[in-house]
Amino acid sequence: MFDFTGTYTDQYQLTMGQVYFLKGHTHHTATFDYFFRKLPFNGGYAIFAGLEDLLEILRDLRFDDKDLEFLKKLGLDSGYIDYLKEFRFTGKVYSFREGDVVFPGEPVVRIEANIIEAQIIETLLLNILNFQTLIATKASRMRLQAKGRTLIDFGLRRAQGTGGYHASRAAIIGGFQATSNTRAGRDYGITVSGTMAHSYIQSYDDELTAFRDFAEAHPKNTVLLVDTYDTLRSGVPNAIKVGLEMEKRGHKLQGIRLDSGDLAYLARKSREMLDRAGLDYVKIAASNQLDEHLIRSLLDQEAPIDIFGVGTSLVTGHPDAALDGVYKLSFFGGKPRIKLSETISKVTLPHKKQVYRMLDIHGNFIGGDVVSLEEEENPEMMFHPFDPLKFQSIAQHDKEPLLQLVMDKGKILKKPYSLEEIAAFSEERLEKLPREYKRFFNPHIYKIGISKRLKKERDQLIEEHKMK
Ligand SMILES: Nc1ncnc2c1ncn2[C@@H]1O[C@H](COP(=O)(O)OP(=O)(O)OP(=O)(O)O)[C@@H](O)[C@H]1O
Ligand SMILES: O=P(O)(O)OC[C@H]1O[C@H](OP(=O)(O)OP(=O)(O)O)[C@H](O)[C@@H]1O
Ligand SMILES: O=C(O)c1cccnc1
Repeated sequence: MFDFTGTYTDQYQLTMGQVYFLKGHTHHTATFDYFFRKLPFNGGYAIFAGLEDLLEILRDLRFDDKDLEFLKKLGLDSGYIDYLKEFRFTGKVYSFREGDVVFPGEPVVRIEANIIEAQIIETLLLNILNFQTLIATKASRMRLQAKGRTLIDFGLRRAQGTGGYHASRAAIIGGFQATSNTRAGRDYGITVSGTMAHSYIQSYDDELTAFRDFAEAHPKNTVLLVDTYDTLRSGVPNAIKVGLEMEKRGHKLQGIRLDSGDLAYLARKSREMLDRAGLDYVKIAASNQLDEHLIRSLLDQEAPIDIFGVGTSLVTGHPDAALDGVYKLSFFGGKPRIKLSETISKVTLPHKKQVYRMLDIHGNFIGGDVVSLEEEENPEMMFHPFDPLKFQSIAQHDKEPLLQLVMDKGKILKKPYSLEEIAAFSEERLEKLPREYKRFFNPHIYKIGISKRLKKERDQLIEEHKMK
């Protein structure tokens, strides 16, 4: 994995940290909330991803010699640098489970740590969680449109630099089955898969020999790229020849890949040709600038495509450049803290908080989460966060607490979930989300409300600040 050390942060975290150090605040605990404000892709939900990576990074975070040398050059205080030499993240992390469906305005992660630690980790926490949540959400959108078809991540080459590494992980959480990214396969145990490039076929004088050599070298894993010269006149007929030859040797051609032209038309024609030759088991893969809209359109056209390979739009989160997740102080020095704003929706929620998801009698989601004070066990009323006229009783609903302690004193509290387990959990949670929130166009808005006590505390703090 990328070498995450103490300098993987913004300079202002370190300069603020120096003030806290010099003023003797090294043992003062701060509480910060991670939440985002806007759902990406005009969707109705997001998939929370990146937590297990984050916890491992926090557990191992140190300032190494290169970091300390550089901090000296930046002119930071030598006593503070000595303090950073011994830096460990020793705080608590409360979090939603990775893979859960999450919504704007609810604290998905809560950090409680000494203020210097909590501040230094802000940047990397946002960097990891914002990106993986964005990509897992994008992947999940494709998953819903692809229905049961296989989705493979082809994005590393198109990613924003090394971001492709974490994107491959997030794609699995969102519902992809495999990746071409071999490093992600090595590190995360993701199934690695792939076909062949045009260059391979171009390097031969004829397509058929290129296909034959590949099939000979990889008899259990051959997917032939059929569009280099002429898909229906050359690529598919040559693939059929090789498929039949493989059968004679006791093997099976796995698939063909279409990478240009009208994918629906070519898939239909290729399917007919393969079936006619008795190769009805050969799968059809398609790629070429795909996204959830195109996958949906291709399936609307009843294109017989079994596998979609997706690059750019997946790993870049196109067309949304980033998830707008933020990290805000909510409790410090024994007091709740608030950030005011002219824009009412940007006023933060003070205090240590819990989030409850409301469930129906079958355990499915009703369509609302309520943010409460940590100590509230069964909030009975839910208020709209900004509109005092909108509130409802929630006393009758079963509620599931979503923020759980996952790290204490810098130690991860449980065995990490495998990526497969996280993906399965995500699928299960999405299943419990009513379909209106998963609708492709104009999804229903999931309600994030606040409890009566939290509202009272917040309104009181707003008033106190206004009176100053
Ligand atoms: N039947 C279809 N319905 C909707 N979109 C399609 C269909 N077939 C292909 N597409 C998409 O349309 C776009 C066409 O891409 P483009 O204009 O680059 O042509 P191309 O076939 O890739 O040509 P080439 O790669 O040879 O330059 C791709 O994003 C592709 O996935
Ligand atoms: O979703 P996308 O961003 O389109 O990513 C997938 C594309 O990447 C590859 O093309 P490339 O031209 O890089 O290599 P190739 O020669 O193997 O086709 C592949 O053939 C797909 O067309
Ligand atoms: O294996 C493939 O077919 C592949 C891998 C990366 C990018 N495009 C295609």
